[in-house]
Amino acid sequence: MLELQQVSLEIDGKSGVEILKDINLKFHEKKIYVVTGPNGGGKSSLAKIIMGVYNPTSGKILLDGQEITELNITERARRGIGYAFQSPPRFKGIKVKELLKMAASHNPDNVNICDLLYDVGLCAQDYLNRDVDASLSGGEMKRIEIATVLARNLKIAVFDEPEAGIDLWSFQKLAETFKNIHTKYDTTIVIISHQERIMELADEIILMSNGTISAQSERDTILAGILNNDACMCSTKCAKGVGQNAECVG
Ligand SMILES: Nc1ncnc2c1ncn2[C@@H]1O[C@H](COP(=O)(O)OP(=O)(O)OP(=O)(O)O)[C@@H](O)[C@H]1O
Repeated sequence: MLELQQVSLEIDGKSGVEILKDINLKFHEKKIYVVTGPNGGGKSSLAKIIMGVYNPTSGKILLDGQEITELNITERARRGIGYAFQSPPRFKGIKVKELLKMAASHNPDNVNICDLLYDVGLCAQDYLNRDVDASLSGGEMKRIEIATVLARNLKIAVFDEPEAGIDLWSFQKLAETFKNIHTKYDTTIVIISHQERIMELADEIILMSNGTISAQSERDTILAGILNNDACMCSTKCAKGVGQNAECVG
């Protein structure tokens, strides 16, 4: 469905330094992918490349076989690629129901905003008329943002560290929410996360380090590698399995 072919990225101001190097990835319909790996490994940059925030320096991006490499964020959104922020934006003077109606505006007859709230674990009666402002907790805001992503009926939705800024209790609920939407919606979900609980939701886990894919496989294989102390997450193959870093050398 979405395919990255030999995608590389150099950022202005870091000219000559590739922050993504020769990435080859295929994302299939209705699957959950979790992208994980050490800080600075390139996960958010990969998300931004998929979204169209950045265009690759070289390589190709295909959606359903059509090249979208040069399309910007708005054009990709029109084709069904969407993004949820690390810290969701809050809007002054807008109610939850208005935000969801706006998100569903291209498809108003097929989206029931009460069902959407239910799907993300919020009671419509309690939340439809709440203001989208600081009165909502981090966990509530995150759920409402996920509801807006669902309302858009996307082909592929990218969530960058959805666990950021929410407490443990809300986090458990958030993981359940992803599980529920995976069974009910066809949207392919790409989640950037460091959390084992989120990785457990994945069909496939993608490990990134030093701007490359150091491993990609079905969940249990990769999780076993990550949870094994001997495994590391760097790009160069070594005797310890997944890769090699400073601690592995020697
Ligand atoms: N706009 C930019 N300008 C310069 N360097 C950048 C830019 N965006 C990312 N980088 C660099 O690219 C590398 C990868 O960053 P990225 O944010 O993709 O990593 P990450 O894996 O998401 O990290 P984290 O887990 O800390 O969020 C880092 O070294 C970062 O400093």
